[in-house]
Amino acid sequence: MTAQILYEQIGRLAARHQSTLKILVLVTKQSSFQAHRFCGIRYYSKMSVGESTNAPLLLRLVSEACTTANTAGSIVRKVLLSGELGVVDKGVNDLQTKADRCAQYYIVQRLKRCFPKATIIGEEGDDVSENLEGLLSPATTPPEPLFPEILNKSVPEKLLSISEENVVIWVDPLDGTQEFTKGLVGHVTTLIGIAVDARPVGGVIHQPFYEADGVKGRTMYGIPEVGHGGFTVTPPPEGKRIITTTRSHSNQRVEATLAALQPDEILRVGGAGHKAVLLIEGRAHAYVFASPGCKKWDTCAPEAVLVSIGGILTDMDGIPYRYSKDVEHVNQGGLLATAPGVDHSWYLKSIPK
Ligand SMILES: Nc1ncnc2c1ncn2[C@@H]1O[C@H](COP(=O)(O)O)[C@@H](O)[C@H]1OP(=O)(O)O
Ligand SMILES: [Mg+2]
Ligand SMILES: [Mg+2]
Ligand SMILES: [Mg+2]
Repeated sequence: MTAQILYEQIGRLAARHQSTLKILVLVTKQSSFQAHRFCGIRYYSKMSVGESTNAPLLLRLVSEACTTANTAGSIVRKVLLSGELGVVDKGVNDLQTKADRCAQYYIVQRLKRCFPKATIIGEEGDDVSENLEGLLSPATTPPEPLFPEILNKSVPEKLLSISEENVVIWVDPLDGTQEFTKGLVGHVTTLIGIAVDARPVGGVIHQPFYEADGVKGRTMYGIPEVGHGGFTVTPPPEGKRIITTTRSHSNQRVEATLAALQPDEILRVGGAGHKAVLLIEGRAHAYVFASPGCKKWDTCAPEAVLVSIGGILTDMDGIPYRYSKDVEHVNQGGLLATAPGVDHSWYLKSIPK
């Protein structure tokens, strides 16, 4: 019996007979399957990659983050379809919806189960607890890793000795909330950044509403010095300067900085993850935001993905951000990110003090 057939039969049995749970657990201990309750819902899956392979920790983290972000994206879509967004304002111009809360609850619970010794910091705080009934199903939690190739990548010596206790995972369950509430769903991403020794070592950017060939959602990952996947790097057009910046959090300083850089075009879009995607795909040369506002969960994953393809992300003085667990959450020094091949130092020189 192949693993897939066994999986499907377990799923069917489970649906028919509530009482088979104990027997199934015994079966699954011998194969790589497990039956478990997740957030009050019982379902059956293969051991997640966080638990089941001998691949280096860094690769298991990124692999698990990809699959987790992908499922979180389907939760975001389902909440939108339900039409009940449950919007609250956490401060000034700082929205949170039921989709932010549900996606964060799912991501944090799942990563905690796979990597219990890592520190996980989510934008929506530690108190989020949501009922995911109706938002999760075996179909949205596929048993196989999303990118099986990740687990076979070779990792430099210095990244082989990472211990789980030293890992900090920065979670932005829904980046671009402001735009999400306005129906601009193309600006939304789910971000999972992985840091060790205060620096990003892996990142996942998932776009829940991207659609190609009938497949919903796109997941992109980057592991500096190891590799990237889920997208094709495209250089931005030569002889032009296209800058992307905030759509909903601008101020005088942001505008004065943009004016000083004399761009040919300004793309005002929502979300830090979305703007990083514009750099990755060559639609902008630089992401410039001369103001506090973004937090560590906004920039950890984008920085890892950008660095994995030769891009750079710093504050407005060129200083890299640090991502240790006790760091201040707000990126006080603003944000300057450049696409691969773009001269980061030119922007640093040209930004007025
Ligand atoms: N003033 C702010 N208050 C709250 N969040 C902010 C602020 N500025 C930026 N952000 C976060 O950084 C992201 C990128 O900023 P912008 O879209 O303005 O370019 C936002 O989508 C938001 O993340 P989130 O949507 O996850 O709360
Ligand atoms: Mg927010
Ligand atoms: Mg965000
Ligand atoms: Mg968010």
